[in-house]
Amino acid sequence: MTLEDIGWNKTWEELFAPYYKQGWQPARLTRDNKIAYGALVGDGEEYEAIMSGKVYHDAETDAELPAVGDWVALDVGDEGEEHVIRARLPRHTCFSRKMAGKSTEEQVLAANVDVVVVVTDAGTDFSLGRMERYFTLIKRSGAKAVVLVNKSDLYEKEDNEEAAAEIQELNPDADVFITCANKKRTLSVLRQYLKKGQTVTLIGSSGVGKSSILNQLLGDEYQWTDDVNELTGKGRHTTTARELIILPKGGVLIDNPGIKEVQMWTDEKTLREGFLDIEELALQCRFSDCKHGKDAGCAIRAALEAEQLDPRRYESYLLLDEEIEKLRQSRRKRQMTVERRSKRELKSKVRQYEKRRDPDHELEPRERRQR
Ligand SMILES: Nc1nc2c(ncn2[C@@H]2O[C@H](COP(=O)(O)OP(=O)(O)OP(=O)(O)O)[C@@H](O)[C@H]2O)c(=O)[nH]1
Ligand SMILES: [Zn+2]
Repeated sequence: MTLEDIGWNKTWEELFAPYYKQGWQPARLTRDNKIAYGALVGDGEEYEAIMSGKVYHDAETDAELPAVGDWVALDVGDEGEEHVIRARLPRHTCFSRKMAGKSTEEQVLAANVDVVVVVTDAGTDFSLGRMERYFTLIKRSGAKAVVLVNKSDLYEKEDNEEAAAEIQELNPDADVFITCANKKRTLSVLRQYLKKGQTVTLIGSSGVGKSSILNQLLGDEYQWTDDVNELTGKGRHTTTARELIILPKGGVLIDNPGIKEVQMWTDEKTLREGFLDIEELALQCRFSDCKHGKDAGCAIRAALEAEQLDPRRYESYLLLDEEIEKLRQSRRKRQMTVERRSKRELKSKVRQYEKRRDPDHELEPRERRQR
């Protein structure tokens, strides 16, 4: 592995000049465990690194702290010493979300991502509203937007094409493709983005086929599930799990829990924005902590009394937080189903593997003797 394989180029090289003089090395961050980071250097070595006090104090917001995908200046310590991140290079792109409620708080999901691939389908998952949100996030990040209308085998050709056309109309800058994760050749369109040094991330609803697509890209050998790998005992969410992965045929892929939640978060926002008028009304209440009950000067009560606000809509608004919690729970439930399924699949793989090693494995003792 070289630095170029993971995205290093002339621009970074020039930016790094002052740090070379200090004897520091360029490194790309592969994971962020808040206290420690994984830092990958040119010879393929991955160090456990900590932030210097300066980097920490110079960051005015959390978003300025080092994040997965960032290029940093790494001060590699001698044996028994800490490895320290001395500086973070400016970001080429920044895929982030603004925290719900606190609109000023930004959470960086991945830095220096070149391409964000959104996976959807022409059926149950199709939503231009959600797609628009994704496009907003991607545009703000500075990355290229690519959309896969997946599961093409499940829908009529015309439906897939219509879905793709509508998405294309929403964003003429995006590249839109129709794919089927089970037909590997339909995924070859992704090759143009998965070039040496290019960094890609995949987003989209649960169940839309992201893992299936990844598995195709990674080849059969790679274990890509949330499960604990029964062969190595290592899960993706253990502290050692890497969030930045070098693909076997070139390209870098970033995936982490934050990126996985982008879909849930955009759905929550969509739900909330359906009630913007009521939130605006609430801002006009006399007291900022108005409970909209008997409080004096309540704008919502006034609107209800003046029949300017439909009481049923107001009721749904009151249930919004509950709705959102339901959304979260159903996602968690789905996640568990998915995990159980992949665990089953993994178990059967392990069984097949054992059978191959020991063909008599599942035969009855009597049959074994006869062989
Ligand atoms: N028919 C069909 N099924 C697909 C296709 N892509 C994925 N699937 C199936 O859809 C189900 C969900 O796919 P996943 O790859 O686990 O979906 P995901 O987006 O990774 O879901 P999460 O891990 O929950 O985020 C699996 O049973 C896949 O086999 C496709 O193109 N066609
Ligand atoms: Zn009120």
